[in-house]
Amino acid sequence: MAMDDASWAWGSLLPSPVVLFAIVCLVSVGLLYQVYLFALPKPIPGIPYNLHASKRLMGDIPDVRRSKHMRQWVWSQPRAHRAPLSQVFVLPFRRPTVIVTDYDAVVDILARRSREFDRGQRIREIVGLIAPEFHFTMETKEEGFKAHKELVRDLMTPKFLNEVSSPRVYDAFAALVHLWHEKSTKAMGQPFCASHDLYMTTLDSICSVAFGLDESKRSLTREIDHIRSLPMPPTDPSQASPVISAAVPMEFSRPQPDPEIEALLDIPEMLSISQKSGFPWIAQRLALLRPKHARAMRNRQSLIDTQTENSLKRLFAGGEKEMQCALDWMLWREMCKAKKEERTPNFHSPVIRDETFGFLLGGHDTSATVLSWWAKYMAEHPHVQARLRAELRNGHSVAMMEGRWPTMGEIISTHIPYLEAVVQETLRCASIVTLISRTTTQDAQVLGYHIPKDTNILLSLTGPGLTEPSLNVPATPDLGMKTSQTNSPPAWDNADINLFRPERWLKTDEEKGEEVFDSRAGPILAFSTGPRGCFGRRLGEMQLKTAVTLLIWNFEFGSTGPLGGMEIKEKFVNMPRDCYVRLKQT
Ligand code: HEM
Repeated sequence: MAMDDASWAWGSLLPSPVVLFAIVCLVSVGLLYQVYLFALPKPIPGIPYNLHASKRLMGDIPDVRRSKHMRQWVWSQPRAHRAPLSQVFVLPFRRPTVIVTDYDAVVDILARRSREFDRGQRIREIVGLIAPEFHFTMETKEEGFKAHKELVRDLMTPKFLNEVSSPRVYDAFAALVHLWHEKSTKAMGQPFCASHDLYMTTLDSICSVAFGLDESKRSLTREIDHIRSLPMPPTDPSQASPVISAAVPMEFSRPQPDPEIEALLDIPEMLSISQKSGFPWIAQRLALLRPKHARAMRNRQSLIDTQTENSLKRLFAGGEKEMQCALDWMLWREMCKAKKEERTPNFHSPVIRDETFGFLLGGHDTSATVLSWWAKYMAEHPHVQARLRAELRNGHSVAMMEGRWPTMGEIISTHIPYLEAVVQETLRCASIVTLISRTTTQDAQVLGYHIPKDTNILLSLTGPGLTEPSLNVPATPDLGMKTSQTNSPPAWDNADINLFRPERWLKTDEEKGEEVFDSRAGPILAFSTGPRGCFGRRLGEMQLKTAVTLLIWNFEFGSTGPLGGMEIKEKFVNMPRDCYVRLKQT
């Protein structure tokens, strides 16, 4: 009986199944709510943010997606917050990212505060599987960074640029002139798509500098042969006239590309995939499940293996005297280092492989995109084009008299201020890189705002003050800058800041009484700045100067009418949505 009483007592304490279920549900909901609260953005105190975004898991992402272009949304933030610095929430569980749009603060961070603001995790995640050992992904203070830089240190020296890069760059763009001669003859006044040609030319140029590829491997050689093999369109005016119009592009078929060279075009595509994803590593892994990307990865490996063997043959045959390209120079550096350290050289190391891919990536997509914008600006601004052609003919008067193109030596040694102004203005207006990232290595003060250690920072290289009217944001009492702003170039005039106007880069040298190029006429950050600014700037500028000279020397760029819009496509860099040219041979 006593037992029965006890079990009754216990039984009466146990909840019924319904109550039990309710308790489990309540606890689960409580736990989920805690996870939800944990996942919600945690604003950094004192830094402006969008209140509504702080109350949802995806933070600011829905607003960014709704805006036509990410960069427009970024540029709208300082105006929305009336502050040059704000924070955005990009993913659940992640710490906020701080965006800095003030030109002086950006320069201060990049040029003078690189210890407090280093490369950070985001770039490593984006470049991820493509070239994990490329120094672009590394922090400056990281062990090994110096060794990577040592490996590539010859590649931007005047000797390498003049002896190795310049003839190869010239050959590539000379081939483009030949291709466009063929195409413009066959297009008979109709526009045709230029972006693919520009991408293949810069790829040829950078591959040639990287590997010393011979003509047979060049994409443009195939393209020229292919276009030559196409029949001429009908010459009977009655048949041709209906289709000759600036609004109707001439479609040219393309030859089959070399699979190894095509594999290099996949690098920026993979980067764009990971850049757009909140989880870049997973996005790249998934992309590699697609045969196209997997094949490209395999072909890239086979390209680097073959080229390494070719380079080693040259090095073993003739040593330093036989060196012809960037890979030769890197292998030579490795050979010298191994000798010094009394070890066997590792010619097939991932470091050499990834520095080579990095060199190709840095020197391809960027220059091709800038040139695509330039071709559009030329068509839109015939007076700029006419003056540029006149200045080039005047500057290269011997070439003009002899009825030939300027040589590479002449292009390098002749100083033509208007050419420099056009290239600089193209870089400013094209603004192909909107934001670059850094991470705080310690607590930091920016424009009087406190940013905790390990915060991702996005620095604006374009937008207000650079390519858009500057903002009238209230001054902050303690700017927290390392130096005063007296070094800054004068601000652009808001009235014409968004116009393509190369003249803004010219001034009169009172002493000489002539017009000179003024690189400090106003703010520009196309190559970024500071110790981690663009490594390939000199090569990039050489590519642009050479291309612009040869193309303007040989062609007039006509208006492409409705095909000439300035719409952008945000990929790894900001490209024009399309790029057509309508050429008349000069
Ligand atoms: C018009 C052409 C080019 C433009 C507009 C451009 C722009 C840039 C920008 C904005 C950065 C980011 C810098 C930073 O994070 O502060 C960068 C980095 C870099 N660029 Fe360029 N670039 C161009 C051409 C080239 C060329 C031709 C090469 C090499 C062949 C190159 C190699 C690199 C490398 C290696 C970095 C990483 C530097 C580092 O992390 O220390 N770039 N470039």
